[in-house]
Amino acid sequence: MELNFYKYQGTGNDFVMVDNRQGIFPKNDTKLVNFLCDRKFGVGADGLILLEDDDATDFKMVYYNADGNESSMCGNGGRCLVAFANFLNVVKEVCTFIAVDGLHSASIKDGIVSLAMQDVAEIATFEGYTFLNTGSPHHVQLVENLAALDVKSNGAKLRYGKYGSTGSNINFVSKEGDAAFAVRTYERGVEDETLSCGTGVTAVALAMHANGQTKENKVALTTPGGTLNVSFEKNGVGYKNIHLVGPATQVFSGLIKI
Ligand SMILES: N[C@@H](CCC[C@H](N)C(=O)O)C(=O)O
Repeated sequence: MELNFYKYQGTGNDFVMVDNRQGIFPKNDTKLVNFLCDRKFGVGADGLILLEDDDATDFKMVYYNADGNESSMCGNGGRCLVAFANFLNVVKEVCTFIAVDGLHSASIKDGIVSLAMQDVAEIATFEGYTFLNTGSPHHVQLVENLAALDVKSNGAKLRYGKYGSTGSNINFVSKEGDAAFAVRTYERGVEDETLSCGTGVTAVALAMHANGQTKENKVALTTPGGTLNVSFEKNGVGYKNIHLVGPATQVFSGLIKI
């Protein structure tokens, strides 16, 4: 059998996209998702996303990490899926969709996608790091020499050591200006550094604001794959009206034997 796929990237976080409105994709086939995301044997990606019909919104997002397992929210994946839905003529410039963490609204113009994220009610600050959930769990830690850091081994140590079997994504951060931070992320489910993580940079922006590292409500986050912007409003001890903004691009499409 051959599967029709599309490949997208959002600041270098890349995804295999499948239009599953006909329900053709075997959703419990972990090995198949892992194969499609494999960079040597398959298409190659950090994750795979299904676009499905939904009764109450424009479409449904089903997200899998490269390891083949369905996981929590993917911010860059959500942005790329909006671009894919726009390409398929499922939506025009403004849309809503349902994902594993709830309802999202989004807009797309000139290849830039603005995605509304869930409100964040709780931010836990510890000695040397912050932990919060922006749709996916994130450890946020300021470091001295971000460029030289071995993100894979340091991230893996924290991901498995500190957070047990559920794990967490791990973000290493350096302050670059009043409202600018550089971020490198170790992603759970990819088990490596990715070029960018949308829920990760969202977590960094909120953590840096909560910890007094920035007073601004719009923050630029530079990842190895490009720059994203996150805007937000304080809401008691948490945050609301959180938007993740950046480019989302179709790279290629094709047919793969499965
Ligand atoms: N790349 C994503 C995060 C995807 C989910 C993550 N790997 C997890 O399992 O928690 C993003 O852009 O947010």
